[in-house]
Amino acid sequence: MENAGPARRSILVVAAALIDPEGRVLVQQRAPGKSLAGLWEFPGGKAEPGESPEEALVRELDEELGIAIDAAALSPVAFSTATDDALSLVLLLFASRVWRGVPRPFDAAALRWCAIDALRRLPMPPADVPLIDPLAPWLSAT
Ligand SMILES: Nc1nc2c([nH]c(=O)n2[C@@H]2O[C@H](COP(=O)(O)OP(=O)(O)OP(=O)(O)O)[C@@H](O)[C@H]2O)c(=O)[nH]1
Repeated sequence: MENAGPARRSILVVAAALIDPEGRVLVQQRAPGKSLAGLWEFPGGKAEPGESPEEALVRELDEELGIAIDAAALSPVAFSTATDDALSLVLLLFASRVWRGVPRPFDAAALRWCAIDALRRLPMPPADVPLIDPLAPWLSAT
């Protein structure tokens, strides 16, 4: 059947809100030379064909931060979308308070733990902005 839709690429992106006992969330700064360089984002990346969203996020967190996390520890928080002429992006945000290892910036320019007020002031990619309000109730100390 003919594809009558626009000539866009569709990507599924999965990202993690890792939350520490003080109710802060980990964000990473996109490295120079990348698209959206300098903006702060949640660790994660594109799901590969055939991967479940949770499998993709477990892989990305290992690659980007060197931490181990169980797929079962990932709770859905919210999704967002961003569309332009070239790309239709769907971003799924999961939260977790449990992982093994200490996050290190293997892929990012910097890592930062942020309380909700600091998170709201950070420059983030457009797709991340609608995720902040749904994430806010998760960011209270336990
Ligand atoms: N990991 C992550 N990616 C995000 C977020 N928000 C957002 O728009 N994205 C976009 O989702 C895509 C994730 O791709 P990726 O992590 O596998 O690849 P990448 O950084 O090398 O991106 P690039 O291919 O645009 O250079 C990027 O286009 C990135 O800009 C976010 O909070 N976390």
